[in-house]
Amino acid sequence: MYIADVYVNLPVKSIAQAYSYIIPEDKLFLDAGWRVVVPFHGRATEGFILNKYEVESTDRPLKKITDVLDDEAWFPAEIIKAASKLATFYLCSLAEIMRLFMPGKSGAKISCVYEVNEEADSGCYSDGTAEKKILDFLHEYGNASKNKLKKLLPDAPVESVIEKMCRRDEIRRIYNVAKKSKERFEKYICPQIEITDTLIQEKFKGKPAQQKILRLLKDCDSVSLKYIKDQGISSVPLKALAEMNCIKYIEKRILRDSYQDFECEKNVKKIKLTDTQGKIIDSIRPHIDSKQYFMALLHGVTGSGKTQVYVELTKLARMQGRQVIVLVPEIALTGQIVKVFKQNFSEDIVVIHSQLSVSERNDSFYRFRHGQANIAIGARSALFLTPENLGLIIIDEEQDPSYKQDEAPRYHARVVAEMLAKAYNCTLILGSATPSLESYYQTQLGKIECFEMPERVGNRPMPKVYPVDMRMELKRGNRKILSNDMMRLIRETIQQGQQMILMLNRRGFSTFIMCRECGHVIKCPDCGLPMVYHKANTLMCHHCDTHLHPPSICPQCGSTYIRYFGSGTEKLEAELKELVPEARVVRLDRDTTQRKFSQTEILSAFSEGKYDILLGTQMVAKGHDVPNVTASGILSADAALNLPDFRAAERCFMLIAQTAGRSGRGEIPGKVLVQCYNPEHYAVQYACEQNYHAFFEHEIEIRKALYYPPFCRLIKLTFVGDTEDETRKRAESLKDKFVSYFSGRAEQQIIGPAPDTIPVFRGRYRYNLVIKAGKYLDTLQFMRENNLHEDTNVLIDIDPINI
Ligand SMILES: Nc1ncnc2c1ncn2[C@@H]1O[C@H](COP(=O)(O)OP(=O)(O)OP(=O)(O)O)[C@@H](O)[C@H]1O
Ligand SMILES: [Zn+2]
Repeated sequence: MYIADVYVNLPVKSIAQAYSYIIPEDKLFLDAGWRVVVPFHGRATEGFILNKYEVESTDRPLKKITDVLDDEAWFPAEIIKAASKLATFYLCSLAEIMRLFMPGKSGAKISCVYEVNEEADSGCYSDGTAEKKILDFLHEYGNASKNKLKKLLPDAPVESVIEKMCRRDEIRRIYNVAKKSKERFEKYICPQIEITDTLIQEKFKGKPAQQKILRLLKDCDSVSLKYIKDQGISSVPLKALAEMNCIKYIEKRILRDSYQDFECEKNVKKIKLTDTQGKIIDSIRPHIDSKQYFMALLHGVTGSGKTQVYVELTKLARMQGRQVIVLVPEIALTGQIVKVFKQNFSEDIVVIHSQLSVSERNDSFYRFRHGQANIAIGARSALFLTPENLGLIIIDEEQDPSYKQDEAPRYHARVVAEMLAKAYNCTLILGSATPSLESYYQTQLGKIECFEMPERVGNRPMPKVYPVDMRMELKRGNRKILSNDMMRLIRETIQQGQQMILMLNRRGFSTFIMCRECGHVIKCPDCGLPMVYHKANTLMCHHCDTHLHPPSICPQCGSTYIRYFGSGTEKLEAELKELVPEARVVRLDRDTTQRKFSQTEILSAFSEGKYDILLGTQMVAKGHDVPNVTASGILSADAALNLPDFRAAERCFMLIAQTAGRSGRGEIPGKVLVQCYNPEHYAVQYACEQNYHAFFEHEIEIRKALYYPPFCRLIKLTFVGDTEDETRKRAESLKDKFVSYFSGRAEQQIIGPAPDTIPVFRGRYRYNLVIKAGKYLDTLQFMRENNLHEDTNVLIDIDPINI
């Protein structure tokens, strides 16, 4: 007999293990990777098979697998291997990781109804009892759900009555398993005989409609019914042909792809690779051909032509018949790369974006799984496809924070990609103009190879970047968001018919609201963060999206001296309209891009020259390539420096360098102004020089001195509890254990406990401990021994983005 070890698809920390089930005789085809339905704690539950083995007999009281979800194994062996490693690394249950590889987190919708067991003796209930009413109802209607029975007997304890009757076997639970994704099929006809011209003319003489159908079918395998109907042919001749067995009806699965509307011109000009591009491709080619794991970082300045390198590497992998995943931070913002890939590979692409429905996602999975499309482009979720034969993963803008998922499991796409690349024996390429300190440090240690692209394509100069000291501006009496120099640059650029990008990394109008009388700041009732004023006369919490009406008097002291401070993109837009009314301005931030594809629309309108200025949050800083953009402006460039975060300088540097890099990509050199209060800060200075290496050398010394990543790994543990005291004490107690466990080991440190940035969320207190782990494996061991992986009141964040 065959046994399968099955992981149930419930992200519950306490059941993080596999359970054994018997594979029934009629389902012996089942194997590792299949999705099945199993009885689990009295319920039908979805699960996946980890492995299968044969035994002579078993005296364990094992249950049987009851149902199968798909026509094939959902998870290839490589995915199971990578997922197991990830579960260990992120200290979470395997189910949590495996769920990432299923659109909608599960494959089945399981519902339960009750039926009478006709063989049982249930004649003992007298009229009027709940039991009797339930039996009568089930007899009359065949079956009913629990909810229906509750409606039937609103005053009875239906739940416990049903429970009792099930135990006595008087009624039974019947589970209905429905697949979650609605696959769509279209009807086709295909020929069952060999169709020749003579056959059409002789045998079907005098039957023009049938002749027409046969002519359509003569040179192809199948024709859709819809097409036949569009030709004005009715169903009568079709029926006649089917009855004569000349044709048969079949169904084909239709695969939806809502990105297909974004087709673009196919006839691209042939690109001659630059020397640098050619050399890099030649160096990576043997690794792709060798089908061994290989990882490299492509460090190329903005506009150095990294995209073309990605395209060439993709061609190499495709020549080997292998599949490719290309990750970008946000698909709509990096439409550029999709466009270039579509031009090169047209039909071979699936685009995975956040606005796909579960069914569309399932269709994309299916196409990629079956090699109908072999290149997937998307945000981090595109990593969770289930390819047969993956040969290359590319992560563009690898430093982007959107690669970190901020809900459990809190994975980083770079880590997942590395595990997948190892499992599939494939090549992993990280690309960026401003790599994360972590990745660049790895290249310095020689752990991953580094390829440099120090110059722009065609020897175009890097833009000239100048800081503008806003303290001087204030002294001169200018209290506006835009400095005089910035105003001049805007006017000059527009007059010359060129375009400009303005970045202010805060959305909304005013960034906080304070009472001048008592100093009270209006905060979100849910998470305690300051509310941001938006022009539509609402206050919004940017953390949890709570909306409020702005108060006209201070809720604390009743005074009317309520003032609005700080500036966001809405205010900048208003100021621009007032100061430069002739400019055509378009704003790009979360608020202007709620609708499906609106980001793409704004960006294409801008690149077609319908606007002079694109202003927005960091969204305007990502990979856009518009040759007519000759100037960029960065406002409050160093605001990020004031945040209490060890990555503040790195973020500030990257934001300036990336935004600056959007300008001067065409014939005309770019000019960039950086408004800030700290022009002497090294992050601002090196960003203005666009000197990544100098910034890296400076920053890495600081990280080393303060013992921060990449010299250690951070782990944030958030303790959640009902009272402040109890929550803090739990954190303190774990800290004590940590200190004694690692007594005297300098490379294992722990900070805290301290209240979270959001100290109370939805009524629950939050305290953080931050571990600085020099030896991650030892720390994992410590966390496991203290059962943190099973504790639902501790949130674990490995490599947190914010601490
Ligand atoms: N070999 C080449 N010959 C001519 N033009 C090229 C070549 N390679 C790339 N380009 C062009 O150079 C421009 C910049 O390339 P690309 O957008 O790939 O830069 P990038 O390195 O990705 O920059 P960023 O980091 O700013 O996104 C593009 O317009 C691209 O078409
Ligand atoms: Zn909130």
